Amino acid sequence: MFLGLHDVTLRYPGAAHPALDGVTLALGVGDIGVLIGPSGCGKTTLLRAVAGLERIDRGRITLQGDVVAAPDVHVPPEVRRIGMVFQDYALFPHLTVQGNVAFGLHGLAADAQRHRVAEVLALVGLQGYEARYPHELSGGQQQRVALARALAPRPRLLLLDEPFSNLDVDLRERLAHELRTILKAAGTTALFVTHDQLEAFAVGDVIGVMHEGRLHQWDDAYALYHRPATRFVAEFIGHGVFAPARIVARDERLVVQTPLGELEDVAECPLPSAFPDGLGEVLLRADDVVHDDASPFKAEIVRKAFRGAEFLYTLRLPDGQLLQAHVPSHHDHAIGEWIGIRAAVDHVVMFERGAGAAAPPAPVAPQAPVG
Ligand SMILES: Nc1ncnc2c1ncn2[C@@H]1O[C@H](COP(=O)(O)OP(=O)(O)OP(=O)(O)O)[C@@H](O)[C@H]1O
Repeated sequence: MFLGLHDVTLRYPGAAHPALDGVTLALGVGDIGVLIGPSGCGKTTLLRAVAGLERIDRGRITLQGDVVAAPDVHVPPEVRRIGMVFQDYALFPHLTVQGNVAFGLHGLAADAQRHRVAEVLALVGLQGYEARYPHELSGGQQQRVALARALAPRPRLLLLDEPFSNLDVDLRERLAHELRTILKAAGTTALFVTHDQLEAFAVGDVIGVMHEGRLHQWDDAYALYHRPATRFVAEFIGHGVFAPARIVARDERLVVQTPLGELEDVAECPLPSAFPDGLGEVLLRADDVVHDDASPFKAEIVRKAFRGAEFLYTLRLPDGQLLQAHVPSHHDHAIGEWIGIRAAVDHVVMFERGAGAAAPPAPVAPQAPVG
């Protein structure tokens, strides 16, 4: 483990709730961790605590096995050797790219500085830009200079706080992929904060979902999507809704009864005993609901959003239950129209009925008997 947080808790003076509440995570060497969550959930505070810009009230933070933060330990930021990139590029406007990138290389001789600057500029795809000033660069180029500047002194760990949020969507997505390539080429261990799921999936080896100061899950993208640990994670990652459901055992098989009929042969289905009377709420994601004219289940289109290759339809069943469905965009139906739909669920994700965002993790699956 390269970076470790154990039970890290931090409360700003006078605040009613802690900004970080018992956060535990581990990041391996060379890995990229991403923190996502709604505004105010504590992502920036977590980065600031790791950087040494905030003191923690409980728990500990370790870097390469050394405790750098605990209630009675506070290693100053400059000693931690951590690089940071923020959303405002914070380049020095009166310095050239060379001057900006060399800023943290004071200890090196002039020749060595020039060599290292050229090396990191090549890494971020800006070789030959040494003599330019920040105002002569695009936003994306400025942010790559900021990244080069942070990488130049070979930090032990790089922290990035929404570095692309001032850029337009297309550029953001491209830079997210580039960033991953650059960090992997440099072998840099990094912790990246974003509120954009696609960016998180594009950049991260491991992704943490935060809510109200708590880390709900620290896992890879596949697990977050298919095995969300809490209801909050299930709702936050991807589009979907919860619908009432009941798990029953029939002929030694597990069947999940839902408003879209019975789900059979589903992977990782909890046992009926996991819920009172087997009753719970099943997650039906937009990808799990398929448009099928032959299906006996009909739903009314109440909203639609064009997403290029597909529409995200919001649908209402006759009993009022709302669902969402991704439908290929050549199926252009009107609002108010009724269309046939069926469920195509691979993994059953179920929580207790009426459980709120703070609900505990779902029962551990799978226990389904082999049919
Ligand atoms: N210096 C501060 N003093 C007091 N409270 C603060 C301070 N900084 C942040 N907070 C509070 O701590 C909580 C976490 O804030 P933080 O900035 O870490 O959230 P965030 O997830 O990074 O949000 P965003 O995505 O909007 O940047 C919020 O309730 C915020 O209002």
